[in-house]
Amino acid sequence: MDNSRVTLVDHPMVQHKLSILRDKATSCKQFRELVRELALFEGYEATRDLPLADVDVETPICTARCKQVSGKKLAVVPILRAGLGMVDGVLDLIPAARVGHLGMYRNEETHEPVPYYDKMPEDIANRTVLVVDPMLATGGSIISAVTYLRSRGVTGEIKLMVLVAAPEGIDAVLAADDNVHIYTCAIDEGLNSAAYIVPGLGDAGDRIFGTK
Ligand SMILES: O=P(O)(O)OC[C@H]1O[C@H](OP(=O)(O)OP(=O)(O)O)[C@H](O)[C@@H]1O
Ligand SMILES: O=c1cc[nH]c(=O)[nH]1
Ligand SMILES: [Mg+2]
Repeated sequence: MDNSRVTLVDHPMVQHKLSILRDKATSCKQFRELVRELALFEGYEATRDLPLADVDVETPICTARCKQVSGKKLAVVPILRAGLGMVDGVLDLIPAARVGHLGMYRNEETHEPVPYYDKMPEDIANRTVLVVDPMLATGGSIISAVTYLRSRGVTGEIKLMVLVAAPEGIDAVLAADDNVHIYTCAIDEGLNSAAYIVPGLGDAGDRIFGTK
């Protein structure tokens, strides 16, 4: 694993919230709230390297030389469905970001992603993109998302925000594209025979939307 392209968000509050997220007794309502909160905390790390520009601000006392985020505008791209649970947390941090949707689900037998929807901001090629999806298991869904974004003209680093990742999925994603950076709150042991993350937290989409 190329550690320079993976950031483990190991802040104590993040790890505490993640432990509640993993608990099978956690309610749908609380699970949804935690996914949103964790996305905000992780977004803080994922935006740490955004460029700043000097600006002069008139305070009630005098002119202050301040800094504001500059450079390319941002787009948040959730992988439906589960990625939707992270969007509002990232938008709490970056309210002006645009949102592009990518729908895909995993085929239960092959574990390959099946795309079913896409709708991007028209200027997606000119934006810094943050892909959000709570789970990085085999990596197939995120690789498909990155391939799609490249086909839409997105150049430069794509930031991939997940909450739980499997080592084999991380390796597959890093091998598929040499300009992505993965942010995750946990790197778990691996995958089971159904390609679910172990210990993981189960099916994130079902737990966010209460569909099982
Ligand atoms: O790394 P992978 O092996 O591709 O697995 C991860 C994908 O699987 C889940 O989606 P799912 O297919 O359950 O769809 P859903 O979000 O609609 O529940 C998850 O939200 C990721 O998108
Ligand atoms: O563990 C997993 C793997 C894929 N998708 C999930 O929601 N959970
Ligand atoms: Mg699911």
